[in-house]
Amino acid sequence: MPGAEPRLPATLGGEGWLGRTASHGEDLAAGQLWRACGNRSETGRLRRVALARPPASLAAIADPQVQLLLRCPDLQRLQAQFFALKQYFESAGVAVDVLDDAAAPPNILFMRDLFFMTPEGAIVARPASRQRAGEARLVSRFLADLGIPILLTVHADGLFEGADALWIAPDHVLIGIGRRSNASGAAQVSETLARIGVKCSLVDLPPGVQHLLGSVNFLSPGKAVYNGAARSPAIEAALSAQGIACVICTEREEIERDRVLNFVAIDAGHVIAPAGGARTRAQLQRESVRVDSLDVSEYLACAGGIGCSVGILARDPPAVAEAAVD
Ligand SMILES: NC(=[NH2+])NCCC[C@H](N)C(=O)O
Repeated sequence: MPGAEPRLPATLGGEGWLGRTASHGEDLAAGQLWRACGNRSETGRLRRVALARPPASLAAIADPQVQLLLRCPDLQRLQAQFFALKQYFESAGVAVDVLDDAAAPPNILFMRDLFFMTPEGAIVARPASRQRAGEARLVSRFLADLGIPILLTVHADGLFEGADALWIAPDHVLIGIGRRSNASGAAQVSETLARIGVKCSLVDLPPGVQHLLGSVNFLSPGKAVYNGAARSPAIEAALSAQGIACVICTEREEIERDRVLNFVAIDAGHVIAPAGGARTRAQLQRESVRVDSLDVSEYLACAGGIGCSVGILARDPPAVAEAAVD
């Protein structure tokens, strides 16, 4: 018909073009495009975690130092400990996804280091050691296969390991700068989090500390445990500025050898910790914390505890009322 507008194809915005209106966060919450995931707390009810099946590469280590291990683990015992950990979570009502790659390098065990879960998806680490460099690619594939969005892969000259980042409030992350995470990595993480309304504070880690998680861990939103052998005024100031009370633990052997503070909270006031460390465990119990424990001696041989081994995929946000209870 003369004068009639030619019909615009849908690809150019004509009829049939379906523009998106929901935000990424809304897509995630709807649970169709992506697997439900997300976190903004260290102690909100734990819902889903990632564990790595101990790979065969752990049986073929000549010199443990070369692989950043303290001693060579017994692979069979390590596998039994992995199954016990998996079973523990499942019986606590926490879903477990397993990264199962027989050819993965040994430290894949420490999933907490490999990504950091935000309310809108994961940030993939850029591990600081050459020994662990290849793990980022394996964890990216794992997360993608699960349907978990990856908001950022730390890149350029950035270094970042997930155990250097802790939620100190639902809109605030504390990042430890040291051997494992550098200023560029922390800046990249901060920029990504700023876009979703989360701020970051940076603190230098004291010497001798592997990750921020080795100095501090959380019992409830308002109460942290602090490794008294690695005190840092900057970290203490960051916590107290947030109104977080610190329980100082001073049993050095129990913290360093047994890694009893390297736990994961199942919920506020309930943690799963490496076995041993009786005095520290009693101290936590006096704070009204339920401390479950598991023998993870072969993980300890690899230089990490339960906190380091568990990648957090989903926690409930801390309940408003719960934030006041500590
Ligand atoms: N978040 C942790 N503390 N992870 C333990 C990592 C141990 C591992 N062998 C490494 O040196 O990288």
